[in-house]
Amino acid sequence: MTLVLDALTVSPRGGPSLFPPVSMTIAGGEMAAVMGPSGVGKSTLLDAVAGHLAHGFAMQGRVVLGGREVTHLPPEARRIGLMFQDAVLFPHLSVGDNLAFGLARRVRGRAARRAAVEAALDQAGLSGMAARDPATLSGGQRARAALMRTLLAEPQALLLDEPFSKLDAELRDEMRAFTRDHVARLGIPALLVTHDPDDARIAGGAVVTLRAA
Ligand SMILES: Nc1ncnc2c1ncn2[C@@H]1O[C@H](COP(=O)(O)OP(=O)(O)OP(=O)(O)O)[C@@H](O)[C@H]1O
Repeated sequence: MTLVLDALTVSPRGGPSLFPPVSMTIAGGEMAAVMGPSGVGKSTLLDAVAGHLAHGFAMQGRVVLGGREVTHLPPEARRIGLMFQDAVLFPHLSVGDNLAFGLARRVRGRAARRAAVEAALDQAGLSGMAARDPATLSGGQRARAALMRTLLAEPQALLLDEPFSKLDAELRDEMRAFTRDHVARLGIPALLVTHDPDDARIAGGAVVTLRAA
């Protein structure tokens, strides 16, 4: 599964492009990074890839995922997972129900759904914590649970918008490795927006720096 951005740029309707067109190919299992100054349009680029572009923005270029052009498909038909800086678990749901919320519709039946959630909890080092209230988890446990919720939807690509920036240094290292390992295990392309050169370096893939057009 490869993600291709082909001459992609965004512009406020009627205005000039925010940044020069970006072209990049991200292979399955690879984690690429987008850097650039604040306000240049990094988050907006991810929105365009996911199909969530805010009203008032237009996109130029193409997005191709696994050989299929998805440029004009609605977000739900693209099967692209998103994780943000403040990805939080729903406070009124148990940890297990939070993960089940992300679960792909394909997984049918109570037993199958419960088994999928248990497997994800195991992978996140959260075995036996399904019934816990999210507020009782540590920051690292919450971050891992939030990533697993996104991955349980079986996305074909993963977009991450500064997912590590609010974590302290030790947790940040742990989440970088955790995220990179899962991207490699699933063989999906990932694109990470970050201000932190260490994130980009540790991601290990191509690094694109946006500059204002
Ligand atoms: N919903 C919106 N409506 C109008 N303008 C917006 C909207 N969202 C973002 N913008 C503007 O689009 C430009 C790009 O914003 P964006 O958030 O993509 O930048 P960024 O590079 O991710 O910034 P940062 O690093 O600070 O998060 C900015 O000038 C911003 O003010």
